[in-house]
Amino acid sequence: SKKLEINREQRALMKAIVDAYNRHQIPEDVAKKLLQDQYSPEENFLLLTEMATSQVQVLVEFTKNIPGFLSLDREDQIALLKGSAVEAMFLRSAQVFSRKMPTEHTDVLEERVRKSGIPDEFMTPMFNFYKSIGELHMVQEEQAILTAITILTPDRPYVKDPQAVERLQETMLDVLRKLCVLQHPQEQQYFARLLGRLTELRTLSHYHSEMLASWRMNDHKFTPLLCEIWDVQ
Ligand SMILES: O=C(NC1CCCCC1)[C@H](C1CCCCC1)n1c(-c2ccc(-c3nnn[nH]3)cc2)nc2ccccc21
Repeated sequence: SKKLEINREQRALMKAIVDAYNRHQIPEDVAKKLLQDQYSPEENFLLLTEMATSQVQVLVEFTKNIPGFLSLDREDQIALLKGSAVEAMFLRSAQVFSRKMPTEHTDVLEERVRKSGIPDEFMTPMFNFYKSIGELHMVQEEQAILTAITILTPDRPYVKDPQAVERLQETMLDVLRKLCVLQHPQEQQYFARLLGRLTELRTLSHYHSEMLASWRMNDHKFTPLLCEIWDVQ
C-alpha cells in the first residue's frame, strides 16, 4: 500500500545515511585486539579512550551527512553531538559485540570486556543492553538510521530549536518504521522494540560518568576531545 511503501525521496535519504555509516567505520577493530590478548585495566582504559576518540571523529563525519543536519543552528548541531556521543558509543559497542562471529569468539570477547577493569555493578545493565541489541539482528540500514535517530534527539540539553530537530527525527522515524515492516514482516512490534532500545541506551549512558570514574585503576587520562565530549577532567 502507498502508506507503507518507501518512496523515492526516502530511499535517497536512506542511501545517503547508510553510505555515510559504512564510509565512517571505526579504523582499528577493537574486538580483534581484545580477542588477541588480555590487557591490564590501564591498557584497556587507554584502548577505550583511543577507540572512543576516533569514534567521536567518525560520528561527526557521519552526522554531517544526515540530510538537513547542517542546516540546523550551528550551536544546536554541537549540542546534539555532545548530547548523543555517549549513547552513540554504547550503540556502536553493542553493534561490535553483536557482530556475527563464532560463539567461542563472542564468549572470549565477553570475558575480556567483563575483566577489562570496568566496575562490576555496570556489567549487568551494559550486557543486558548488548544482548538486547544482538537479539534484534538489525540490518545495517536499521543500525545507521537508529544512530541518526539517536543523534537527532530534540530534548538534549541546550538545544534552542527542538522543533527543527524533531522534524528531522520524524523523517528518520518514518523511514525506519517502513524499513522494519519490510525487513521483519513476521514481527509485528519490531519497530517498537527497536525504539525501546533507545530508552535502555539513555539509561545506560546515565551511568557513564560514574562508570568512567570507578574503573579499577588510578589516574584516568583522557584526550582533549573526550574531555570536551565526556565533561571530564
Ligand atoms: O573500546 C570499546 N568500545 C568501542 C567500540 C567502538 C566504538 C567506540 C567504543 C570498549 C572496550 C575498551 C577496552 C576494554 C574493553 C571494552 N567496549 C565497550 C565499552 C566498555 C565500557 C565503556 C565505559 N564507558 N565508561 N566507562 N566504561 C565503554 C565501552 N563495550 C564493548 C563491547 C564490545 C567490544 C568493545 C567494547
